[in-house]
Amino acid sequence: MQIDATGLGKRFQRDWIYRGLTRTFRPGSATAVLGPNGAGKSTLLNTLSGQLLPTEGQLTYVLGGRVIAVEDLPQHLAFAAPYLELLEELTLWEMLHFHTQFKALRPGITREKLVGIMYLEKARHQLVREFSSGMKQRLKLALALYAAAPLLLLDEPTTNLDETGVAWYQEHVQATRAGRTLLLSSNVPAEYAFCDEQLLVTSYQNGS
Ligand SMILES: Nc1ncnc2c1ncn2[C@@H]1O[C@H](COP(=O)(O)OP(=O)(O)OP(=O)(O)O)[C@@H](O)[C@H]1O
Repeated sequence: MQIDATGLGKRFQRDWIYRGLTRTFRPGSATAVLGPNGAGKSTLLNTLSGQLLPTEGQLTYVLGGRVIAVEDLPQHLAFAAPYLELLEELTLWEMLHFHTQFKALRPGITREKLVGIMYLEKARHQLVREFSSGMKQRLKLALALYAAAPLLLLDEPTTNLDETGVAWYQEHVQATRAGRTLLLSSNVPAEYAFCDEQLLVTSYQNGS
């Protein structure tokens, strides 16, 4: 999916979080959205994903030569973020059933395979509520990485992951990124080292 942002700006009350952002995000590209805590990385990802309205400027989404309306964007995107909730009252297996009714998995990936990819075979019938924070993060990431969605957004993807979990993330993000438009917000070089583009949010904070 191609995203064209033109003169994009977001303001909360009187404060501009970013302003004057004009940029094209192309299929196959991986962009690291960088900046210190509170700079506006999550705000930008949420605007680009259509979950927040920009205060000014325009966003255009094009998929296979067709313009996609922002209200139809959810079916084309996968998003993993620490602040997005899982369905904690379900077991892992129930949750995979529920989730994949709305968001199909990539071709060749079944729920069974996904459980193996996450190394969560033993937790198949465990309530998600009882998962460790690292298990929950692996589940969030796997659902996004292995969703059949051309737009992939990852906010602080290695949150709660140990060293093995970070290596797991690096392997699977590489395995699933081809052809997709990937936007990744981060402060951690190990999360975004593979990205071919960087966007420093603080470069767009001179609005007034
Ligand atoms: N809904 C909101 N209403 C008012 N202000 C908000 C809202 N959401 C975020 N902000 C403010 O916007 C600024 C940017 O927040 P944001 O979460 O986008 O930063 P970030 O770069 O992702 O930070 P971090 O690295 O700490 O996750 C902060 O000052 C925050 O308080």
